[in-house]
Amino acid sequence: MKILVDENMPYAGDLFRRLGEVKAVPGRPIPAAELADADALMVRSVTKVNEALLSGTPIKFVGTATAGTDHVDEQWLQQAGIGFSAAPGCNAIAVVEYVFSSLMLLAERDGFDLRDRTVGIVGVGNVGSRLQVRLEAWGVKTLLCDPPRADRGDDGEFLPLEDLVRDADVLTFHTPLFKDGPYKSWHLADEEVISRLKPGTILINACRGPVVDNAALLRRLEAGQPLSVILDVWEPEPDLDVALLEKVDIGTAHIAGYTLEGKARGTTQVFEAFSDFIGKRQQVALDTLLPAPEFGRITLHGPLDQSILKRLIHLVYDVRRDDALLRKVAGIPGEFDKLRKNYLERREWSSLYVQCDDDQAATLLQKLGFNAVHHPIR
Ligand SMILES: NC(=O)C1=CN([C@@H]2O[C@H](COP(=O)(O)OP(=O)(O)OC[C@H]3O[C@@H](n4cnc5c(N)ncnc54)[C@H](O)[C@@H]3O)[C@@H](O)[C@H]2O)C=CC1
Ligand SMILES: O=C(O)C(=O)[C@H](O)COP(=O)(O)O
Repeated sequence: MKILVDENMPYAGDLFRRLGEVKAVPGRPIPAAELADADALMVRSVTKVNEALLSGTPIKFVGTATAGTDHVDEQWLQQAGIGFSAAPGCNAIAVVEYVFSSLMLLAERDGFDLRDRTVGIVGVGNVGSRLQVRLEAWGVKTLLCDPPRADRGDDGEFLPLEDLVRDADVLTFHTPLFKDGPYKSWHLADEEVISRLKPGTILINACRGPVVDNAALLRRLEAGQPLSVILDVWEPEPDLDVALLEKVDIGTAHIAGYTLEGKARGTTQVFEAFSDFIGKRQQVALDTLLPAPEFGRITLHGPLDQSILKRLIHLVYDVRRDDALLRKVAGIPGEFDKLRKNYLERREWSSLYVQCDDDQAATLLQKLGFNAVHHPIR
């Protein structure tokens, strides 16, 4: 059995080799000749998976090691009898930590306490709900918008987008990209929505570029609308508008989900799904794959305040490094994808063991996702 895997899928070789012959290939585009004799295809978000790619090939299963699935024509796969699995939630923690890293940066730069701000979360799924939990653990008020969940009658107070636009100081988007249908999210933040944002609002898009109308956003910023903007995703990718990048406060190359843990979870989730599909069910413990982190252990004296939390967060991951890397190469063909391919190792907060002599600091850090313990420190 021949299994094609995207070359940007850590641990894929080691895992899929247990099931067959593995060939690592570029994802944008997948070399058509490799598909001619392959049985399974494991992709990332850069590969459009549809009839044009797979018709006439022997592919029987497609896995995407991503949360988003807008690059996959699931309906066609189903009618073609091709098995499919995504990796829901695999990188949700990474995106949450990206958002925190960015907000802590702006809080320090602009001199505000995040706990005095209200954060509007649009899309309260794997990312949005984890973001809500961590923000609330830190004492930040959140407002939630998720029409599909509201329509399903899920617990929680779900508000219309207009309410978040009116009342939130931070508006952060975490929806899938739906180009049409009842929950269309294409240009959810269109020119009208953007123009209604309060002065000083922080606008974040870490889901899919076209959820925010990039041309309209640039027009509003050029017209002097006072916003802070954090964009991890762009319309279009990889050829983002450099003029927009120059106007945003933080701009990165679609890497919000790129922790080692997030990528490893993505790979293991599709590996487990494929092993199940072929009737050779296998499970993988994530910690058997991951190396020791660069910073493994730290001691913290006294209580936790925003400045200390900011330093802890940025010890594990400081978004400025990715912002600087993108600004250096933006506009040069091929460089956006190169940044993503050669992404520097990044870990999740849980990789940092924090020994605290303050009981409350330890409890709070645990709630925020650090591996914290309360222990007297000599
Ligand atoms: N920048 C990056 O590296 C990453 C980006 N993503 C993107 O973020 C999206 C969200 O990720 P997850 O939370 O894991 O997905 P998820 O599927 O768990 O949650 C999405 C939520 O959005 C809600 N939703 C759908 N349409 C909506 C609309 N029109 N308005 C408001 N809410 C709506 C859904 O009901 C659901 O609760 C993914 O679909 C993916 O496109 C995900 C991971 C990494
Ligand atoms: O999981 C998703 O959805 C994402 O957006 C991924 O983080 C994107 O990573 P690639 O699949 O494009 O490497």
